[in-house]
Amino acid sequence: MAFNSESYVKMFTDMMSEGFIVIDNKGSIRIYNEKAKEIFGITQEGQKHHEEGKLESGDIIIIGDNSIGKDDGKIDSETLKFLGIKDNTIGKGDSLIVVGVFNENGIIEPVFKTLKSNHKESSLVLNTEYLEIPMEIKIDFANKLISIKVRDEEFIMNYINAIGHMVILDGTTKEMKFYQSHGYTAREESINDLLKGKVYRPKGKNTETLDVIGKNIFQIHKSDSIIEEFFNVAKGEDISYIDRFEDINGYPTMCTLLPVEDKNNRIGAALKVEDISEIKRIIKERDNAINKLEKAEIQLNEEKILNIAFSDFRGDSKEIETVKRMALKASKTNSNVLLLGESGTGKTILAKHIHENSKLKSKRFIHVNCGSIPETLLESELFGYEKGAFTGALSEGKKGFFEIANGGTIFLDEIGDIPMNLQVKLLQIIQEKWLYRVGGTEKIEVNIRIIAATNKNLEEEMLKGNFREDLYYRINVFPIWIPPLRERKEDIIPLIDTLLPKICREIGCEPKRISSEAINILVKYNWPGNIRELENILERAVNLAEGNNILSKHIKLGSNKQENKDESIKSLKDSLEEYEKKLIEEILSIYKGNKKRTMEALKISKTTFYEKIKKYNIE
Ligand SMILES: Nc1ncnc2c1ncn2[C@@H]1O[C@H](COP(=O)(O)OP(=O)(O)OP(=O)(O)O)[C@@H](O)[C@H]1O
Repeated sequence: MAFNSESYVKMFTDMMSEGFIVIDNKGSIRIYNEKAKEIFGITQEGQKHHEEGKLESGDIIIIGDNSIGKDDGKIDSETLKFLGIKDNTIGKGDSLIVVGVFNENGIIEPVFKTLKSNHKESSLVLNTEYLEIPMEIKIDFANKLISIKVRDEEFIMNYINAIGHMVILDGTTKEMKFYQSHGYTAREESINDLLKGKVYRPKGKNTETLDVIGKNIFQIHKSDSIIEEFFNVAKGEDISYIDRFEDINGYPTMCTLLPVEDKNNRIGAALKVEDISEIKRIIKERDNAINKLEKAEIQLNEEKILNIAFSDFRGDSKEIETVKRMALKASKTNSNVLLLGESGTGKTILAKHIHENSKLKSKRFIHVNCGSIPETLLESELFGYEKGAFTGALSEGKKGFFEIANGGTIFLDEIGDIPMNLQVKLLQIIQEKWLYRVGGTEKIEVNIRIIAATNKNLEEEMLKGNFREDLYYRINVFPIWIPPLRERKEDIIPLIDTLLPKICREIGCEPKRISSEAINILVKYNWPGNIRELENILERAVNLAEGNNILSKHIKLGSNKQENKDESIKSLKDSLEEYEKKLIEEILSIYKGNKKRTMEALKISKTTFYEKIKKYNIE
């Protein structure tokens, strides 16, 4: 075998893993290796034989198409009428399996199955005995193949993106008269063309299409842009490219086109085609893996950030994770935040965390419990007052909480308890960003972030006329709902883990352990007072337990509601007393210790005055 002999060239080019075609300047094929035949779909080996022919009325047509209109010569509902399908809802991209008789005008009804383009099925199968011929047609979306089985003979086509596969049985003999094989025939003899009368070529081992050497390239290929360009280069045009992406016959490929020259004369062109579907698949898999990894990393980082940012806001439940995510988002904006949830669910601690994670963290965080300040004092406490604004007012006036918190965050706890007249003033501050002190005429600018909280249903309060609608919408920009503890019982154990050592530290006792029976009791309880109640019950248990172990007998449930009530009454009383003491001290200092003038200003009797001086230990 001489080195330049045709068989030698064929042997070596067939060993190449890329498709390789060389044509001369007349377009005559000089080299066409096996891989090129595979990519361009003209491999004929092992094929069943059929003669040249065309569709005749009465022929039985079997079609499997995974994406109507895409790679079947653009069939549509009009062409499907040749088979008696009158269903106009079958659209582009849908999958279809049909068995019907050609041009029978619906005398013999077709059988068919369809799936919409956005389906999620892994296969579509039609099993039928059509005109007494057993057949099974299957579109296997998962493995990307379409098989048409007629009696015991199976015709399989693989696809990459889409393909229409067709088998035709002779109407008289009921034997196969045409089938499509890989890409090439499917494209050159598309379903649409054949339904419209195009003649198909013979197929099988001994047919001419296998032997392509010496044939004109346009005899073998339809004239598309790649082949035309290929021929133009062979003729002398100055084009060449390396590794250009082309979709050939459904294969993603990288093509290289080079001129072939002999002593500066163009004698032909060479086209190298590399099938990169495997590479693409690997790249896709790699990208997917990287994507998943990145997502996992982002999630991990987010979790880390959340756990650091809200380290003492405990809870492992999905609900608490959502609360933390929302709170982190809220801390990165300037919007007003509304914390919703039953008493003791952690609104105050969450408000602090939002402030501490915001850019205002170095500024003030002022917590105002609107429900515990007497209504008569609330206005001056919130907005401050000017000198002489009312009897007993400080001579130099006083800043309110809004002014004190200016530049930082004000946390308006129990906002549902603010009386209507103050709601107007609050609304005005939110909208205009300035306020008048009580008795003042000077506009004081306030730039403040408002976090509000309530355990009331503000919408209900709005309907009852207790809460202004405009204010509601202003503060409800970023609502965060903290679910009650009974709805997230998986948080009980992590909360115990955090609260128990904290309580022991605060009380100043040795760290205590808690028995599993005691934990069981706590987990079963339904926590009307939420985490505050859990804290109270644990504190009581720590006090009751003499040793280092908290046992079930130390857990006293249920009495908490009353306790909470007592506590809140006490705290209201406490705060009133605290305020009374502060007021007497302030007025005394205004009148430079003059008791008589202080009594007059406060409109209290001498006896009451001295009682209070004694009670509050005022110097
Ligand atoms: N997720 C949590 N992790 C740790 N401690 C919590 C958590 N939630 C609440 N607590 C603790 O429970 C107690 C009650 O919480 P907090 O005062 O924030 O509740 P609240 O919703 O503001 O109650 P209220 O509506 O009665 O003012 C506090 O001591 C708080 O530290």
